[in-house]
Amino acid sequence: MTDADSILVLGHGGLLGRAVVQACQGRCWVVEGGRKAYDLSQPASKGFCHRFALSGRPLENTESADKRLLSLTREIAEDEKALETVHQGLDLLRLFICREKPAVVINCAGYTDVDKAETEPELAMAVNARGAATLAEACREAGSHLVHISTDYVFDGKNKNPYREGDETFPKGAYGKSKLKGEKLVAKIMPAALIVRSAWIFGPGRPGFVDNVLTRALKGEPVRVVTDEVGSPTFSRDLAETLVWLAMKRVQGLLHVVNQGQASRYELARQALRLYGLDPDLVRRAQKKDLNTPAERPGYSVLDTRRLQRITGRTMPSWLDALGRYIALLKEDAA
Ligand SMILES: NC(=O)C1=CN([C@@H]2O[C@H](COP(=O)(O)OP(=O)(O)OC[C@H]3O[C@@H](n4cnc5c(N)ncnc54)[C@H](OP(=O)(O)O)[C@@H]3O)[C@@H](O)[C@H]2O)C=CC1
Ligand SMILES: Cc1cn([C@H]2C[C@H](O)[C@@H](COP(=O)(O)OP(=O)(O)O[C@H]3O[C@@H](C)C(=O)[C@@H](O)[C@H]3O)O2)c(=O)[nH]c1=O
Repeated sequence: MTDADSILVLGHGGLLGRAVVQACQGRCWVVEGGRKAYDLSQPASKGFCHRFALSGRPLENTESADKRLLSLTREIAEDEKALETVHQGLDLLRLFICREKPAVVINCAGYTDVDKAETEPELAMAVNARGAATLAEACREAGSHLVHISTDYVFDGKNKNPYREGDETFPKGAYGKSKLKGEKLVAKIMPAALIVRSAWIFGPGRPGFVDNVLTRALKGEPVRVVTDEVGSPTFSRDLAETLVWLAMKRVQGLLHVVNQGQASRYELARQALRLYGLDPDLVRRAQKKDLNTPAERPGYSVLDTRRLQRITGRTMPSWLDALGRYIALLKEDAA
């Protein structure tokens, strides 16, 4: 690994993070403790990086990032004042970034429980907004390029056509509000950062919408699914590959990255069952008002990807093609 392409992936235990690690093909670093090693919800102390940032050392392939974090802890343990704050976790992450100066940090860590965020909006805000801001500060100080992930839920869903990057945002729920605040803070602190909005991610790892629907259908149970939410289903692996490409090119600004096409949740569920070889009619039509979920989601949040196409010169595969590849993986694992 050369310094020019060293990538630190945060949130590597999550749905997207694990796909990004895979897409990096051994070129990245992860902090193995994950949330235990750095908690984005914790406040960070001011000026910490400045006090402790040492001259940059080259990244050493053989050492895992958490070992390096441990040795940093020991080093700063001699400073009592530092010790008081270092347990907050986030300071240590900042220090790690300031010292190791990864070429790129891809932030896949975030608070993602859309319904629960309605009852703990402060925590969602702490992680998705303040935590992201602290990370941006560290990247700015270290000279690392930052790729930060945001969401289609920053929109209210009133559009009739796919949302472009510059369209007005108006999140409906606490999760979307926290993500929008994160976008704004990151862009202000580090205008050269890349903020990628994606949507409706499915893939191996944490069970999401597609997996939950399949689990029910595999038991032969009918599943009620909403027809009045239309969006851009996206395979974590396709997204991750594009993220790594964009990171290597140091693309900046705000960018929508999703698989091509659009679908309702209902259509997505039916196609998942069909591709799995199950009866799509197990999926029954429902409406948002029938489900009455704690969080209100946008009714229409399809993302326009023309800017992405211009930058990469490529088109993302369609969501149906992507879903087919994911279901093939699931079937392979089940066999
Ligand atoms: N899933 C989706 O459909 C979409 C997601 N996004 C965004 O993409 C990013 C990744 O999402 P996804 O992979 O689905 O999320 P997951 O919930 O699968 O993973 C989130 C990751 O963040 C970590 N994390 C959570 N809280 C904290 C914290 N306080 N401090 C440090 N780390 C924390 C988790 O750690 P642990 O493993 O310990 O839980 C996990 O590794 C998020 O920013 C999300 O908002 C955007 C659009 C769509
Ligand atoms: C599981 C299920 C959900 N639904 C509905 C509920 C809800 O309105 C919608 C989506 O539900 P979920 O809770 O599975 O998905 P949700 O957590 O809302 O997914 C979102 O996650 C965050 C992180 C994002 O950033 C978004 O892009 C989006 O992917 O589908 C059904 O109608 N039937 C079902 O069986």
